[in-house]
Amino acid sequence: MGFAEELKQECINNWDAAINHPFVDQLLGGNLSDDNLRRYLVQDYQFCDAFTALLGQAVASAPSLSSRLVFARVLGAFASDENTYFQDCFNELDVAEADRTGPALGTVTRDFDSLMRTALSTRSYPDVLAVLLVAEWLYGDWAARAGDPAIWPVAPKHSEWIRLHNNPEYNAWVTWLREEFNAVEPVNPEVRARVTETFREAVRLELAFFDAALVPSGVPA
Ligand SMILES: Cc1ncc(CO)c(N)n1
Repeated sequence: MGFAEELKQECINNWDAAINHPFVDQLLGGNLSDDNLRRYLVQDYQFCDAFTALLGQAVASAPSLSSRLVFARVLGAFASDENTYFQDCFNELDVAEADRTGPALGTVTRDFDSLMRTALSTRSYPDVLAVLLVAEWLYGDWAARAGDPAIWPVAPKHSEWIRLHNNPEYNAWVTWLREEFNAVEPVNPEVRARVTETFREAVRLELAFFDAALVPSGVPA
């Protein structure tokens, strides 16, 4: 078992709770309410800010041109495809300008943001990879539950969010991230403990992020 799989197994309860969350069930079933989708997307767009910065740090911290190029390509897709999805949904769901650019942040959004910015400030490749890997791998795992595209929900606000995390390029990116992470498994006990804790905390926050999307009081008025 590689380092990535080992860390996943250490927090398999939170991992499985996240990928089988009622939020995901409703999204896959096409019966997620617009209020819940809106609440989630408004917070997730703020998540995307630090996440994009983290991808930029990965470009900078990667040990080789070939690795930098992978992150650079993902950054490009994130800035186009993924951003377009958010803009389309914000328009369809009538999200006010202030909620697109500077909404009140939920507790979990703030905690995730600070976890990402802490990893960012280390500039250490394994630390940066730990957060990216959890975010992308866990999203790939819930999206894989969608199965055959023929049975996906019909509304693009639901199906596009699945497609963005369930397509051959995305799956290849997650596999690559996992191998990249395994290749820099820290031998230094302090770094190893820090990376392990970052991974674990990211999984906990992924679960809490879905919880917050279904609980209105998770976001301050
Ligand atoms: C909270 C969260 N985790 C992971 C992803 C996928 O990058 C996302 N968009 N939002």
